[in-house]
Amino acid sequence: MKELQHLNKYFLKYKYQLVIGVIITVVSKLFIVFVPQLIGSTIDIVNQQTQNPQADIAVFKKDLLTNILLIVGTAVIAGILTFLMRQTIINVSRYIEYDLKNEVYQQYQKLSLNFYKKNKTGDLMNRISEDVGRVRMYAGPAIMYSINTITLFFVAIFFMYKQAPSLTFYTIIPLPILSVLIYLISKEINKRSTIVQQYLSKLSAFTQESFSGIAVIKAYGLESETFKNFDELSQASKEKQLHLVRIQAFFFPMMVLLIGISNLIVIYIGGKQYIDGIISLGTVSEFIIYVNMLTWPVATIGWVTSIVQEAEASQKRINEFLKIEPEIRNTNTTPSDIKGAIEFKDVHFTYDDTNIKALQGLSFKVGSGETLAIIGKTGSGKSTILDLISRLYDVDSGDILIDAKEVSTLNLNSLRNAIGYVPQEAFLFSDTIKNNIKFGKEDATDEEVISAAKNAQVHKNISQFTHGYDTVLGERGVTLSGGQKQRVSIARAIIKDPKILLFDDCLSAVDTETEEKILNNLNKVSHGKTTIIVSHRISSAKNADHIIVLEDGKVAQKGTHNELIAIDGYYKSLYLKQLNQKEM
Ligand SMILES: Nc1ncnc2c1ncn2[C@@H]1O[C@H](COP(=O)(O)OP(=O)(O)OP(=O)(O)O)[C@@H](O)[C@H]1O
Repeated sequence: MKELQHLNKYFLKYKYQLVIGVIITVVSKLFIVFVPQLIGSTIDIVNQQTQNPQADIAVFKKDLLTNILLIVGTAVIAGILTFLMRQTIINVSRYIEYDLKNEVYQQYQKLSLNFYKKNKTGDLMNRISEDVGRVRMYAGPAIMYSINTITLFFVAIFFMYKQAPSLTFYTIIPLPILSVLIYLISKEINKRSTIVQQYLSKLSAFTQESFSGIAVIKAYGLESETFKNFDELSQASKEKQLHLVRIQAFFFPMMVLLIGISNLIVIYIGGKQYIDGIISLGTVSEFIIYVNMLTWPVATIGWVTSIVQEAEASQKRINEFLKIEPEIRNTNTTPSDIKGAIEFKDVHFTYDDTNIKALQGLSFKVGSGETLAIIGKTGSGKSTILDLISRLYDVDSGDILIDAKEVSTLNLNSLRNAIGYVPQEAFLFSDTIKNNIKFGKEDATDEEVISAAKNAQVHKNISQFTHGYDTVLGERGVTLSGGQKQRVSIARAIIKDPKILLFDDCLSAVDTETEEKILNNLNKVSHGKTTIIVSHRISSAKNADHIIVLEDGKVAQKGTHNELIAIDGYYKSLYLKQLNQKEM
């Protein structure tokens, strides 16, 4: 139960609803146990009347009617209270589920990119949905059924004992056996359903990936191969399901058997005691009802125990993630005013997981409002530079200064708000084009959206769609071409109107003519903003105030376009190569 203590803060938050829920549960059980007593006394009234037919029929009818009305009234009140019990305790469990999901989600958002590299998306999803769901079973049903059982058990046993002590003793003998058996079955059910869940996860991950890569599957004619793999997985999943169903099928027969045995004991011993004149016929009937009434709550002890064990295991998995300290932390709570001058001083950076030294003593400087272009072979560390400016990672050694201040001392929100970042692979959400652009500025007007799209040279394309800016993009933005996606992504960064614009090779999928138009527009919109353009094309770099050529995480060449084409080196050779391609 150590892990589940994490939920105590939520129980405290909803203490009033919980206390009311507990009171309602107790009162509803008090009403419920009255019903068998009333039925018992009704049977006794009928029994007396049949044994003594001369008795006043009017009195008999009156007593009978009173009892019937009391039974109906008590059952109605107990029903209403049971409804309220669920409305309080189960509602609290839903509130806790909601709070816990939010807590986990917020923690996920705080965690750095490294965390996401180390953990699979499926696992992250499972902890926020499946595991939180299991914990809810503890916060709601487990607590409700426990209170239910304890109250019912004590109140019923109290009344039973008052009526017939020895019969009570014999009647409850099978109940602990029932509870232990249910516990064992529930544990096995949980074990098997976890395996079923794992197979379902595998199956959905496989299906999702197949449909995401459907173009590749079709192009390579791999449909039958893929189906074979799906079929094997599906077959295994079916077998696990059947294995689960087999044990589930034991559950109810087991209960029916034990209820039957308890009933037999009541009828046999109760019958004997009736014949001996120790108890009345009404008491025997009353006991039969009590036994049936107690069976389910007692069975739930076993069920609840396994729910609590499951919840403990799930909360442990949730706590593992909640306890992780984000690697990138905001060290400054006061907002920072960012102008945009950037300087790297002897920066070294290694990716933990691959141990690749992406930057090895990198130094460069770009003033506020200036443009820097970064050119370099693939894998030379260009994207890493942009990630470090946004503080998606922290450096191993050296300094990154923004406006002459160490980047780690700046307010993280201010820093990221001051940056408009266009990644190498444009990511668009399954939403309208308009909302995808507005992601950069939530309160942007339609005019601002259109203007950003015009500057990114994508307005014309969008206007041609039947629904224009309201076109809903599929998962991964499948309805747009690569170049269109890149341009929507550029519009998203432009609309933000940030102090720093970072473009990571984001014009690679557009033709050179469109590239030129976009660059001209960017020239206008990036006025006064520090702009860093990572590219493989000289055409994107040539107008920049500064150009650096990166090689193995270090600056190999730096200067302006004219300076760099005047000297031999990577830049000049790339320039000549691309010039030739253009002429061809
Ligand atoms: N997330 C990561 N985890 C581990 N290693 C990485 C990661 N990202 C990049 N690397 C490695 O770091 C080195 C620099 O990568 P980076 O993406 O900065 O290069 P790049 O110059 O932007 O390349 P490209 O032009 O292909 O985009 C590469 O060797 C790459 O394999």
